[in-house]
This record gives sequence, C-alpha cells and structure tokens, in this order.
Amino acid sequence: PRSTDDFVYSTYHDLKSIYSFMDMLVAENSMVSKIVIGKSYESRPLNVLKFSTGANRPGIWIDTGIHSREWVTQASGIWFAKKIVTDYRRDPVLTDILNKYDIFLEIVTNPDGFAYTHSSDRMWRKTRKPNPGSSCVGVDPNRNWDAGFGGAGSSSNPCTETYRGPSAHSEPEVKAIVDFVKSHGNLKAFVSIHSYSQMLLYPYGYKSTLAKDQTELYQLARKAVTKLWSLYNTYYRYGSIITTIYQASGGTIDWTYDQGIKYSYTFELRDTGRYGFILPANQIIPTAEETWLALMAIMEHTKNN
Ligand SMILES: O=C(NO)N[C@@H](Cc1ccccc1)C(=O)O
Ligand SMILES: [Zn+2]
Repeated sequence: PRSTDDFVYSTYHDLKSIYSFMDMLVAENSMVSKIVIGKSYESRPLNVLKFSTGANRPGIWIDTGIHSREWVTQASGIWFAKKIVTDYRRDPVLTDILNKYDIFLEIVTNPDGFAYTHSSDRMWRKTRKPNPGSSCVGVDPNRNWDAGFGGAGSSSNPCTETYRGPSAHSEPEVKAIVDFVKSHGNLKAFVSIHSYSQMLLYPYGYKSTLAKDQTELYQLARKAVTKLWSLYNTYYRYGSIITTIYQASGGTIDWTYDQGIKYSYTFELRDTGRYGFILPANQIIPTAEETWLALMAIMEHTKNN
C-alpha cells in the first residue's frame, strides 16, 4: 500500500508490513512520531508510536502483542493508530484527550516472538532469548516484571509457557518499557492488551490484597465494558487479575500500578475459546472497534481525574 488509507486493516500482517505502516503513518501525520525504546534480543527495534499535539504533557501508554501469538492484539493496535489520527479534531472527546495528553502505542511489543509465529510456530508466546543450561527458549514477558517476581503464578522451568526468567526485567523487551516508564515519569494510564478471554483486568495478579484504588478501578472497568458491549453485545467479565482469571506473578500492570500509575489495566480481547489465538481475520475490525470504545472510556476518565 502507498498510504495508510489503502492499508488493509481487515487482515493479519507480518512484521515488515507493520513496520512500513508505522513509517507511513509518521510520514503522513505531523502529530505522530516513532520512538525506538530499545532492541529485542535478536536486535529488532522496539518501536513506540507517539501521538502528541504539544510539549511536556502527561502520557497514556497502550501496548499490544507482548505475547506474540495473540495476533488480534497487534492487528487492533494498527487500527487504533489509524483511528487516533482520523478522529483527532473530529471526535470532541479524543480531541480533548490529545490536547492534554500524549498517547504512546507499542504495537509489536515482542517482535522476535512475532517473527517466530510467522516463520516457525504460530503458537509461540514468549520471547526468543535462549535459556542457559536449557534447550528450551524464551521467557514469558508477562511474568518477568518486578512485581511479586518469582512468586506463585509463574514458573521457574524454562520449558514452560509461564517461565519467569532468571531475574526481574531480564528480557530486553521488558527492560525497555521499564526504562521508558521511569524516564518519562508522568504516565497516568497504562493498558496492556492480550487475547483471548474477553476480560478487563486490573491489579493485582500476584497477591489477593485489594488494590488501594480498587473501587474506582472496578467502577471504571464496569463503565468501559458496558461501552464495549454496546457495539456488538460482546460480553466481558471484569475485576482484579487474581479473582477474575488466575494468580500470576511478575505481570506487567502489577508493576506499573506499583510505580504509581493508577489506571493500569489489562484487556483480554476476543474470543472465549472457539478460535482462541487463531481468531478469523473478519473479526479484527469489530474487535478493534468495540475495544476502542472501552479504551476511550479509560482515557476520558484519566483526563477528567
Ligand atoms: O496470556 C494470557 N492472555 O493472553 N493470559 C494472561 C493472564 C494475565 C493477565 C494479566 C496479568 C497476568 C496474567 C497471562 O499472562 O497468563
Ligand atoms: Zn497474553
């Protein structure tokens, strides 16, 4: 495609195609820039799109594709990026958000794993860093954060899908985000998008202690899933990670919440298991559209509080 107007949002794309989408979007829009926050283990750039209409603003972070096989999430991230530039100055709520906040969007958060799902194993979840002393490759990037690291709900066995890694932030893909969050220092919301299960989750996963902001997080989750449901009647469950899905230690949003980013959420997109990670491409746009309504609710609440 020559522009993001004739890019095909209703199909799954490989890494090369997604990177060229990002470069086209940057070239077409003065509001969009590309930040490389680091390199993956296999030296791929960790690209973050920045949407900004002014300087020195607080930020909102969205990542997709931290688990590489969850292809509807990277595909939704592409659609979100185009939606932001399309709706700015047309949608009053988004315009108000972008006049006060920067949005940071990391579409391919695990590029090595993503490339591997295209080349070798469609069901690959983890990073692709080898584990010394083991023939098994990769660390679960959603168990590698310094939040209850190494606790129940993660594995010490490199051959498992929830292997936590040798130490917190051992994975370059995770460390890059940690460093970005710390250096930015003014993120007000952090949303990490997974599939599948149709859930909206907030901290904690590593312990059953209620988050100090649990009442507000619950009420905002309820509002967000109601907005999501309003489009195609897709039903989401919502609540804390540990009570809604299972115990998981070293998870992304437990760390971001403990860094003081109050509006820390994880989405589990469509479906509930019929297709699972292999969601048909004809569901990409409907999934992205309904999820966007929930994201807008979270971003609007962030802006107003
Ligand atoms: O992989 C998936 N979904 O894609 N399940 C998530 C569930 C989850 C979500 C948030 C925090 C911790 C755990 C996982 O990493 O096990
Ligand atoms: Zn996942």
